[in-house]
Amino acid sequence: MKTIKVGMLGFGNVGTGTYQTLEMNRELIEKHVGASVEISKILVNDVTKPRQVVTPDGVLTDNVADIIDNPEIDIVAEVLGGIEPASEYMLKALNNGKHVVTANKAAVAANYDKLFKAAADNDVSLRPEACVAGGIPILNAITTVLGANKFDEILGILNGTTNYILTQMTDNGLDYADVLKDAQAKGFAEADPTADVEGIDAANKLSIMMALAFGHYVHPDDIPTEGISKITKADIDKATADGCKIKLIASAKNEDGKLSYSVKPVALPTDHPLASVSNEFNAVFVKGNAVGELMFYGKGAGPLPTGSAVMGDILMAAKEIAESK
Ligand SMILES: NC(=O)C1=CN([C@@H]2O[C@H](COP(=O)(O)OP(=O)(O)OC[C@H]3O[C@@H](n4cnc5c(N)ncnc54)[C@H](OP(=O)(O)O)[C@@H]3O)[C@@H](O)[C@H]2O)C=CC1
Ligand SMILES: N[C@@H](CC=O)C(=O)O
Repeated sequence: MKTIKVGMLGFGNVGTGTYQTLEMNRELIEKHVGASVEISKILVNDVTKPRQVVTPDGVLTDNVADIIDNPEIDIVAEVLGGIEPASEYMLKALNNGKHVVTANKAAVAANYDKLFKAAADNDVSLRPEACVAGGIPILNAITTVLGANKFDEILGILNGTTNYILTQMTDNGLDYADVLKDAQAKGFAEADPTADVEGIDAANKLSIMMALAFGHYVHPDDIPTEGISKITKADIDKATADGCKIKLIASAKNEDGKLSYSVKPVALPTDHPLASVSNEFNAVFVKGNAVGELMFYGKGAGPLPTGSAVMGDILMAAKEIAESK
């Protein structure tokens, strides 16, 4: 059986979850692909750091050229985080004819056109499923089985860390700073959690979703964005007294080509469908002109749910390669 080799950039929360997903479900993944799949090289900062998962000798490297310039590697999975050097590495990999899978919404939202153009120019795929809402397969749904729709609206809870913080503050009266630390320990938060709590991460995700659903790219800096860092216990208590729950809501509307969009905390009545989305769970509501209203729900952050999305995109790229040979 042919072996398709994957080079992974990053072996933190998501890289580890991706590796574990392949180890856990190798037999069924390889059956779907019709070839064996091997994560043969992984880029890290420090090859000597103790890891949760032990890899065979020679897999870890601190030299990115071992992956992006390696002719044996067909697919690059980028799970480093940050806009640079991640964007530069993805562009080099695409220009070297490799398929790229990524969970890095900051890089994709900042360099959307450049990355997709490089993929098209080199006749390879760029697969960003894990960038939006962790394990929820929203991007592949929009671009494949829902592709016959014109979308009018996207609305949702797109950040697991802030939803976890708001849920724990509301339901258990916990302190903002303590819950943020807990979200970091559970592998939900960004390396710099400012992106989570200030709404920047949700704006990055909304930018990617708008580009794919509406065919219109808006830079995340141009999305009016307010996070949850100023939400106090008094705000939470007032919302509770009013029969509401505060949620960080990302929303976009497309009214006859006129777009409106924002990320901001909203007090939702407790009987609103998004009010019962708790902890690291996300929910995404989309409205298409043929299908009508749809709601997607699942874990929006964490190593294994996100690893599932990264591995799903690797599986599809590997299948494309296996079928083309
Ligand atoms: N955590 C989550 O739930 C989700 C995260 N994402 C996205 O996935 C990506 C990864 O997140 P996460 O796994 O949490 O991040 P981590 O900080 O846990 O892991 C980052 C990994 O990348 C390596 N790394 C970072 N920069 C470099 C560099 N310049 N050169 C070499 N290695 C580098 C680190 O190496 P070392 O280990 O040696 O330090 C580490 O292994 C981010 O883009 C994030 O936004 C998307 C969805 C959910
Ligand atoms: N930090 C992000 C991780 C997933 O995208 C979040 O909390 O949602």
